[in-house]
Amino acid sequence: MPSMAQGQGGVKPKSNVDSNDSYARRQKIMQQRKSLPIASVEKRLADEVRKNDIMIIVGETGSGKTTQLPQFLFHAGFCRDGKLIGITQPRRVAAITVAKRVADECGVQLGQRVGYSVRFDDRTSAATRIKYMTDGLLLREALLDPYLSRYSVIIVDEAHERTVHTDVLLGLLKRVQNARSKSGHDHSSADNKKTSNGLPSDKETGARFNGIFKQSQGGKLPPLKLIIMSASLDARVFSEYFGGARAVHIQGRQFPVDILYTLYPETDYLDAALITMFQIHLEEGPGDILVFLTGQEEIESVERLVQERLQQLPEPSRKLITVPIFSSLPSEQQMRVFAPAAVGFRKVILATNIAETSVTIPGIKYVIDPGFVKARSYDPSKGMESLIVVPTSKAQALQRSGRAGREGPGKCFRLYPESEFGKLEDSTKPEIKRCNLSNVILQLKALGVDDIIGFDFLEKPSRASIIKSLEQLFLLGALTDDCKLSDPVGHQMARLPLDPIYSKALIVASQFNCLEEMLITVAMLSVESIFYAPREKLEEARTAMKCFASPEGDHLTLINVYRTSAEFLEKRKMEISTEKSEKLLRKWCKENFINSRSLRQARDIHSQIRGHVEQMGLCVSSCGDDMLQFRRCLAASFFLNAALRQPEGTYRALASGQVVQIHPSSVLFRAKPECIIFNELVQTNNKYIRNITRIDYLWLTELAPQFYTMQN
Ligand SMILES: Nc1ncnc2c1ncn2[C@@H]1O[C@H](COP(=O)(O)OP(=O)(O)OP(=O)(O)O)[C@@H](O)[C@H]1O
Repeated sequence: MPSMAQGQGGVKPKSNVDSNDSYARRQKIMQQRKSLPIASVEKRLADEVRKNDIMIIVGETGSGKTTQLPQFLFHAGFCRDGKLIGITQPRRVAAITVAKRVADECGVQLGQRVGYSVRFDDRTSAATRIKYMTDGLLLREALLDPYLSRYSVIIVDEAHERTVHTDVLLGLLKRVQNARSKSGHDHSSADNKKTSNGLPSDKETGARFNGIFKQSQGGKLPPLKLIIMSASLDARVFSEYFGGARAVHIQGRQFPVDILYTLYPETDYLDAALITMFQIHLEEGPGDILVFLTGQEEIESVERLVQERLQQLPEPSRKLITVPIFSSLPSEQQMRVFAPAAVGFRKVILATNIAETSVTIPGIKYVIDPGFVKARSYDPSKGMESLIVVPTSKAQALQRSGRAGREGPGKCFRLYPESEFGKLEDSTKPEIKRCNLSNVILQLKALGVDDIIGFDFLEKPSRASIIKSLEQLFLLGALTDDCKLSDPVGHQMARLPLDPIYSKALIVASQFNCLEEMLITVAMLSVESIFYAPREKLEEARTAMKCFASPEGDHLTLINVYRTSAEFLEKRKMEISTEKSEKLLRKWCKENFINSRSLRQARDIHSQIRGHVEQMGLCVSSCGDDMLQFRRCLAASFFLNAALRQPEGTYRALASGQVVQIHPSSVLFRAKPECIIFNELVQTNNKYIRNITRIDYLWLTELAPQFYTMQN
């Protein structure tokens, strides 16, 4: 009711308008909920969950699984005695937006009965009963509460995605469920022995978990109900894995989606996507468009092309706006896709597969699917991960088309012939078969799972990649000679919510007296694009960056940005309110071509990891201006990512032997020092390395003899 909300003619007091507005909204939501296919089977589903400890639920996209099932189970009494229903999602954006929607549907504030928890962002409270989270986060929780004793039900949503965390979680949940049903005893987290900071001690974590599956101690715990859910999974595979678990199919979809194919294969799918986008814009009825692209670069180039083509259209046809979404975009910017476009405008969302599952983006009526995705790939012989563009699977194509037809009938334009669809793989190759497993192995070891090769995976990763990851963990000092978690380093590393290499860097830094600097570095490396350089102001941006640039490299440059901004804030805080000083900081960021959201995110992450390392008792001290000490520490931490300059100016990565190049965004792009360490390998047409610091070659044999004497 916009006319009323504008308050024209003083028709009604503001509060009445608001309450009318929210009443109408709630009525609309109630109607929507009632019309979902899942609504008619509420009672049956609750009964099935009561009868079966494990269930597989398959239902069309948009049928209401993710938003409704947890509410049904809440009302059916599954949260009695303060227990929680946990729902895992492969992606943060899905966990956050679905939790917001469900809180809205329940008429409660987010973080009360309904909340979410993702890495570095927790919106739950003691009152939370329905908790959306990423699959990785639940794995971490299992470290502290190995019985997952706070949960009565766990729903693993979008299981077809087969992320590495989903796969490991399934194996783990199987064990937890067995242990809980066999023991019938209480292992509530409150009863677990804890250190003064509330965490189990390093030694306890593994030991307790080993014990759990062999014997029981304490009082009663209800069985854990486990539900595996998706619109596009092969129920048989999951059912067999869980010993013949019951599979339930929810019939019906909310709105039809017309699928259209091209007559012939497209040679240039970006161009085909642009043509289709403009055809929809000029010829089809109202409704927003969602286009699936493979990555940030592609998205940004399509954004530019759209702008150029719009200029060639007559003025009235130019009412089209593009909104990007990809995983490295700061959360707040990602959320922009959910905001409606201005009246009269059509919105085009340019997305990676981040928007492929679970999310409902209001207004989307058309989906354009070129049929490609950027996927992780791992070469165990080199120990190197990279991203490559591959065709989607049928399951992914189905999920993509499912993003239309959620609020009304929709259309999906697949930019390949129908005959090609038949040739696609049914489902996506599990990530566990194409990624570095160090992180997963570290977590499994911390959970007391010592025999990684013998672990009951839904699908086993290759022996070669398990061995390579074990070798890396060994070189980082996380494992002992007999492949157990080392004490204290391995246990400490497992407790930090970071990549093993970063966790190790923090531990090493505490010995080099530069943990303060390493905390900043790890926080800044955990966010994307601290600097931004708009095309039209490229030179200005470069000049601004020079004020922070360190001749030693990108890590020190990032520290300079962080420190300068912290000093800026500190000075203002004495004189003005925090809110005002934050506003001034945003202005400062803009003037210096720094992404203020990324910087704020880095500050948040910094304070959270600082909390972790302090709890662990590491000594947080600073090396002050002794940056030589800090660079030595970088060499000792990232020795697995060292590279030597070659005569023609490229570099040879010492661990893998790969030829790589310094990315143009690095402050060392022109200097090209002889020996460097780097943090990231990006594979486009070339193999680029990013986040680089100059080191002395001799430091490697001195500081990482376990690797470099072995090599020579
Ligand atoms: N944020 C939202 N705004 C508006 N409507 C929404 C929102 N989230 C969900 N809905 C409505 O609820 C319906 C059910 O969504 P839900 O995510 O529960 O379906 P689902 O079966 O889990 O789908 P998928 O398999 O695609 O994840 C959507 O089709 C849409 O109509």
